[in-house]
Amino acid sequence: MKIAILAGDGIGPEIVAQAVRVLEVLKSDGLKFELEPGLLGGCAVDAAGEPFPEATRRLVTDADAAILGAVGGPRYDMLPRQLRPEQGLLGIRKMLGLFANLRPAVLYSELANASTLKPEIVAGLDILIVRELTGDIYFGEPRGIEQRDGQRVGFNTMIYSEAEIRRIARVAFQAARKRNRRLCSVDKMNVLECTQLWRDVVTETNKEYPDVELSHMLVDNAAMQLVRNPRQFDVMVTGNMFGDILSDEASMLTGSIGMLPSASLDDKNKGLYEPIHGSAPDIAGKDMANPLATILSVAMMLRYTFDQEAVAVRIESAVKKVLAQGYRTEDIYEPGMKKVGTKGMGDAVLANI
Ligand SMILES: NC(=O)c1ccc[n+]([C@@H]2O[C@H](COP(=O)([O-])OP(=O)(O)OC[C@H]3O[C@@H](n4cnc5c(N)ncnc54)[C@H](O)[C@@H]3O)[C@@H](O)[C@H]2O)c1
Ligand SMILES: CC(C)[C@H](C(=O)O)[C@@H](O)C(=O)O
Ligand SMILES: [Mg+2]
Repeated sequence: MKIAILAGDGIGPEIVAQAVRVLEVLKSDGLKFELEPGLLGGCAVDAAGEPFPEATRRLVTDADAAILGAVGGPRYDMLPRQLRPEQGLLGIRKMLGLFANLRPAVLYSELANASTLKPEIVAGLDILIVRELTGDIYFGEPRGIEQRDGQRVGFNTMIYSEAEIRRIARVAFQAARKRNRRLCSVDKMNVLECTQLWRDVVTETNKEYPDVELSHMLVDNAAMQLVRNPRQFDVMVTGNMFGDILSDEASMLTGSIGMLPSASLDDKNKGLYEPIHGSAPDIAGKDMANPLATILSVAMMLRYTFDQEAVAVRIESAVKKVLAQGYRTEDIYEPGMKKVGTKGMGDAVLANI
């Protein structure tokens, strides 16, 4: 087993360091894998002049899985678009065909008071957001900014083929089958043809999974329902852009965006595993970032790519124990708890694993 370690930018190296410590403990306990570091994002631009250099392309192609911290930062926002760190992340997703992005929003009961919502609204929360990751307006052509009639216009193309919709719908129906058998598909079919097709194809795919109860919701309503009554959802499936937005929103139900891991999978469960948050330039280098989303992403990697459910549960149990013991990074801190930094949280997880 080879795992590529892509620390990235901002808080990326700090949080990935804690995930690597967890992996090293598992290795000393007999799990067999090799870790190989690589450059992706702004650090790759600095070192190699491009966000997804050839050496990283080779590394992730050879590896069975990759762990990513985050990419990006204000320093790179003025670069030509193709040289920006985010293009590295989009490039790796596209090149490896990682079309299925699983983003579980689970509230650890110890954090019920850390959420900005009332504890009784979020208690018991366990939602899986299935986000399509290699299509939609993110990749659609034509796109650009150009002169028309004496002024600049900007344009992008929202596009999905039925094959793309069907394969992500199948992933979502299969996930729902392993949970509470309820799937809510989120679209904007009242305005956008692309998402009318989305709704039609998801409805057709339901025939293959008649045991799963399918509902549909418009994205604006879904954003509202997520904060009104989030526990109505079991699995949600949606396109690339809506999924990006709704998953950041859902993360706050769990206490912090620093709690949400993710798996980006191809059709053979090869995967890229990363927290859903970004490089958090405002707290980078301050030993303040919450590393739990990254550590929980390691658990997802063991579950989905390496089929090591017991080890995944071991990591998740360690996180639960650490929270029960009162350890909190700044983002989930409440008075009376033990405030720790990024490394201190890593220490606490290692002590409980
Ligand atoms: N997957 C990725 O690599 C990824 C994802 C999102 C954004 N980005 C990039 O990150 C940069 C910053 O974007 P942004 O500020 O919009 O979003 P962000 O997720 O980086 O940060 C948003 C807010 O959440 C906080 N936060 C994020 N992760 C945290 C953690 N682990 N612990 C504690 N607090 C945390 C930040 O401090 C900030 O206040 C941009 O360049 C963006 O393109 C990358
Ligand atoms: C950095 C950006 C390209 C990325 C996305 O929009 O997919 C991020 O926000 C995410 O959620 O992984
Ligand atoms: Mg995002």
